[in-house]
Amino acid sequence: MPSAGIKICGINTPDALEAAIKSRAAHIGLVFFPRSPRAVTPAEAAQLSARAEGRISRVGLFVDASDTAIGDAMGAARLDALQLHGEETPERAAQLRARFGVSVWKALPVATARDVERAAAYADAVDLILFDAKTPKGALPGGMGLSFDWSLIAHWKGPVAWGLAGGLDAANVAEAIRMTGTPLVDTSSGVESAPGVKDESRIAAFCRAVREAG
Ligand SMILES: O=C(O)c1ccccc1NCC(=O)[C@H](O)[C@H](O)COP(=O)(O)O
Repeated sequence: MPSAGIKICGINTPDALEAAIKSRAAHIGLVFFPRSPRAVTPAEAAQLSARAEGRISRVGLFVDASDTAIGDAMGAARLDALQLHGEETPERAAQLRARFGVSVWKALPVATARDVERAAAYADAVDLILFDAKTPKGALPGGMGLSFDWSLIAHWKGPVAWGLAGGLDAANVAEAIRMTGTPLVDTSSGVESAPGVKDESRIAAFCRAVREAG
């Protein structure tokens, strides 16, 4: 079995970007959500994106954003994919995919089996479902270092590509892959030394752990 693909989310400095590339991650996440400690402006994203071009895929993360906000980010950062991390419906996801012509990922917050079942409704509207932990009301909708019961998505055989996020770090990612068989893992706070501060050695250790998991 090939090792799981890796996305390092919340990249906000050139050093963190280079660490993700050096460790052979497949994707970086650029967070366009002002409340996040990892948020980048379109101008900052443009610089990071230019440096990343052709070296790693760039996923822009949005929370119930307007077409204008997404268009500004797309124009600045030439994103390869949009990750929708709010309450976006399948119809909204399909509309964004048609409008911007890039892959669309939908993050689904999971606490129960019913949350996992929601994925089916997005099958025709998105390119990938990212199962992530449900966060407390009023908190950030992601990037909180919280995990969920991985048995809920163990060897998920849904109608669309998928990945796992939420509380993953170098110490637990091998177990997460073993339990779920996920083809993609996504981490943010698990490779930070403080909220919003990526740690190059933790990025390297995470990617190494994913590859060692096989
Ligand atoms: O990272 C953020 O600050 C963020 C803010 C708002 C919505 C989503 C956010 N992150 C989404 C991600 O893709 C994270 O990688 C994912 O939630 C996992 O985060 P973590 O549990 O910290 O690894």
